[in-house]
Amino acid sequence: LHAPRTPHAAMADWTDCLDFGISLAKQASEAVLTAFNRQKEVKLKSSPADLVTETDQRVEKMLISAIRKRYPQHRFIGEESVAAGEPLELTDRPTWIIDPIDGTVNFVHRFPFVAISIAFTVNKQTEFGIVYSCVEDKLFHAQRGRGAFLNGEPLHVSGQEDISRCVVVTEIGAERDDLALSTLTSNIFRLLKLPVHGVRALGTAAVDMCQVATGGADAYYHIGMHCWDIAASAIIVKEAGGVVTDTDEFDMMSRRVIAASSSSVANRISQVVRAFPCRRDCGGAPGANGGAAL
Ligand SMILES: O=P(O)(O)O[C@H]1[C@H](O)[C@@H](O)[C@H](O)[C@H](O)[C@@H]1O
Ligand SMILES: [Mg+2]
Ligand SMILES: [Mg+2]
Repeated sequence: LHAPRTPHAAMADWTDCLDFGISLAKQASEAVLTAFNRQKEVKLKSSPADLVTETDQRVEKMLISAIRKRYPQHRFIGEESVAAGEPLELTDRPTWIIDPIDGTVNFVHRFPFVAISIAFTVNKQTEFGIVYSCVEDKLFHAQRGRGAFLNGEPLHVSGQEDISRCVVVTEIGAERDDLALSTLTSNIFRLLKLPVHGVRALGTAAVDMCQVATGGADAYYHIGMHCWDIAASAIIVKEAGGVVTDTDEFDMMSRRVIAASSSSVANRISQVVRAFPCRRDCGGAPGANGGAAL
């Protein structure tokens, strides 16, 4: 059952790819910070709140061309490549899942939480994740089975098991239709009424979720994000001892996620939070879950 399904899985250690990914994330961060305080040309994607800039596109092209030069057989899922029409398909091949700027609205407004998110999968299993919060100069990373780190220091979740003692992080996202907004705001209302200690949103899913890995938050949930927003931070939370789930198994293509300090907190959130219909990123049956609990 555990035999590698494809020859490249036999190469159990992907540390060289991880080290290269970290060096690229640092390079990309320099490009993002150079542009951070400059005038930006902003384009809209799926909604008036779903923005993209020339820097998003240039950084993603830089990352992909550098990786392709070193690993020509590898595959890519990049947010802005998909937006430009590239197919979104996760195969068993070594695949880099890239969000060149997570928090583009923040980037446009100079709100100081923007991140580069890079995940790497083989046989559809995440081998490592890198989230670089550029303005904070915080590099989060994790490699499967080897722990999670922030600027080289080990990370561990809070272990909080009591939902009423939790800080919960989420995002409202770019959806502006009534069903999505009423679902998302009522989720926050129900959580606050539990009560929880607080609800937070930084404007970048990747950095939001990394707060669970640091123990600074106790849970994160999101409906409507994409695989590139959370693929890297999911392994960072898991390697920090956290739980990453959905209704049952975590499925990075489902556009729903719950990350928590413990399974009891994850279960409570799945009871309280409702989803709205989202088309899957790829694979499986079309997104169901019209308003049902997660
Ligand atoms: O588009 P980018 O890469 O900035 O990703 C953000 C999404 O756009 C938001 O909808 C979503 O709410 C999160 O903020 C996510 O980080
Ligand atoms: Mg993103
Ligand atoms: Mg992005």
